[in-house]
Amino acid sequence: MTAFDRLSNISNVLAPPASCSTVQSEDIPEKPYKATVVGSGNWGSTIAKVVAENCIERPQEFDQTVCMWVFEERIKGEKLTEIINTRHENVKYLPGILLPANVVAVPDIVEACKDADIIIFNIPHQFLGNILRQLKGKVNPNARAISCLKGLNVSREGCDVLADVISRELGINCGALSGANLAPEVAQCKWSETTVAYHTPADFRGKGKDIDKKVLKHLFHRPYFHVHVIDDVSGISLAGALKNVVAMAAGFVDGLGWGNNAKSAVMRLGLREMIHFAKLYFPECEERTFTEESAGVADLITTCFGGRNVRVGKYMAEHHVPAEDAEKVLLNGQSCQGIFTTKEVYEFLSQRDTIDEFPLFHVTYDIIYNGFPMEKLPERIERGDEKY
Ligand SMILES: NC(=O)c1ccc[n+]([C@@H]2O[C@H](COP(=O)([O-])OP(=O)(O)OC[C@H]3O[C@@H](n4cnc5c(N)ncnc54)[C@H](O)[C@@H]3O)[C@@H](O)[C@H]2O)c1
Ligand SMILES: O=P(O)(O)OC[C@H](O)CO
Repeated sequence: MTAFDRLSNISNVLAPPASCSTVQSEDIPEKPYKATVVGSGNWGSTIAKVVAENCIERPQEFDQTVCMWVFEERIKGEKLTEIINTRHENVKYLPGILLPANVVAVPDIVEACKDADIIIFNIPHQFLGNILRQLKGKVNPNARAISCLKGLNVSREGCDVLADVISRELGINCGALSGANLAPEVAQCKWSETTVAYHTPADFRGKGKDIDKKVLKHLFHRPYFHVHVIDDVSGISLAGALKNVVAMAAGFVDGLGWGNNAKSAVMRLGLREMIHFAKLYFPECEERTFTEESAGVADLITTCFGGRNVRVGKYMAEHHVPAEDAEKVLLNGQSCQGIFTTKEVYEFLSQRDTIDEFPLFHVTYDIIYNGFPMEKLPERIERGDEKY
């Protein structure tokens, strides 16, 4: 039995009671929008849960089945897709959390996306290029996308936010979702906020026919997951990527036992460099995205206190091991994006000859990749901080 054979059974089981629906007539589209999630990691599975809960509650607005593309692997001999579709738990990447039965794990990326009106991307960003190559020319040309990825695309040509890479490669408009959202907390329905950013495209087909900001709010907002929708796609994307570099440095401070004041100093300078980077290279960004949105300062705080990047940085400091080793020991296959982003940011700023304007990003790179002693971090950031 394929994943799709199961869909009709699942929709029957999940028909919601009439009282669940809070949809107003103006929100009912010509045909319910179909959402697909690409990725099934810690956050991928969590956002699939969030979206699936909303699809159940809004049957006139959203298709009842949420396909989740799963990078197939075997867990004790069983396929992960089979485990998710029968036990409704992602035992590897989100253990202990019951996924709604309308989340259907699909191992074939093209099949998962083929009928989707909205594709929600959720994979560690080092895998994005390969995913987009497989999807190119195969998605509904009227589909829209949201990137939940926290990373950047750096090449010889420059630096892109990932929503723009998705738009360019697939030819579909792509916004972003980013916020102070540690997946295990959101998965347990602990209250938090997030930011969704979306530009209504020039080829918008009209209300009821196309995804707009209100549809996105309905798709992602939950009583425990408060969504604020704005326009600044580049701003929330950059904030989500660059905070991972700062979190690595905050982890070094934790591991060295330097205390809260030192960590706050690193976070302060980190926020300053994040904004400086955005102003220099993405002038369309708004500074207030960094200082007022969940995707800005709040994500920086939560990441530096409870995220995977800070834990990897701390482990490196405590055990004197390389970042990749710490990632393997701590994360059981999950990804520490800060390791890649630190390198990508360094390479981009070096190409542009502006690395000296970013002393925290620079020293974090030197610690991870060049064996620079982390105890000397203050010397580097004190000196650099006076330059601008
Ligand atoms: N975890 C969080 O708390 C959180 C919160 C917000 C945003 N994010 C962002 O969401 C994105 C996805 O993170 P995540 O936590 O869902 O993933 P994760 O770190 O749990 O990564 C594991 C995922 O990578 C997949 N994978 C492994 N090898 C692969 C391959 N060769 N090709 C494709 N996929 C492969 C695995 O199947 C699994 O789904 C990242 O950019 C992350 O920064 C994460
Ligand atoms: O666990 P991290 O460090 O990847 O951070 C996860 C999220 O980005 C926090 O919002």
